[in-house]
Amino acid sequence: MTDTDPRFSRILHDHDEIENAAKRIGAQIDHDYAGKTPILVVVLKGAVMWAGDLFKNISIDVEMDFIDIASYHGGIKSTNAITLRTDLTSDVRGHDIILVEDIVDTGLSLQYLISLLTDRGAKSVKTATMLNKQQGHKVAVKADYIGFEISNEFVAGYGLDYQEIWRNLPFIGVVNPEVYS
Ligand SMILES: O=P(O)(O)OC[C@H]1O[C@H](OP(=O)(O)OP(=O)(O)O)[C@H](O)[C@@H]1O
Ligand SMILES: Nc1nc2[nH]cnc2c(=O)[nH]1
Repeated sequence: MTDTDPRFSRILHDHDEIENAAKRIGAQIDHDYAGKTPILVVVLKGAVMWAGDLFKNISIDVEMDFIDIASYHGGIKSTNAITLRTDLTSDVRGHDIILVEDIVDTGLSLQYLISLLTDRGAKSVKTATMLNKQQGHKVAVKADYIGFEISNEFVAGYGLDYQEIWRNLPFIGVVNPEVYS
């Protein structure tokens, strides 16, 4: 990460800040789910790096599963159409679910996932997101655990892609508009 990286107009959060957010939320989950065994559902692909940090900071017994949906088909704008690419392997009926997301932007992905899991009989569905872009919301959804509130700009890094690249970067930055203009 450098201040002169032309790919980004500014850096929002570095690895240490994200780890601290994971510690804070992990402790909240330990407290809120004491005596329960929730299934942590990682929403692929973007949430992978955040999930790795968060899971290390959860001490209660949990199960893990993965679901892959797509709404941003490689670009910077949501298509509004959600595709289920890879389904869970667990039966969620009667289980407490914590969705692990990298970002809630329009909220359409989260709305889709909550109704999918609720329709399948999940006992409860909550969400732990690394980023929340409140000004981007198009539907009334609310994440229960939020790492950081961010402004209404396109970001990448730490799992989030720009045209499928930059997911591996150890920080979150605002993509320089010159990159995609
Ligand atoms: O609130 P929304 O506007 O629906 O956007 C949030 C979703 O968009 C991104 O996923 P994407 O569909 O790009 O797939 P990816 O994680 O594989 O990159 C992100 O990982 C969230 O799941
Ligand atoms: N990479 C990336 N994916 C997103 N999905 C929804 N919002 C965003 C964003 O700002 N950046």
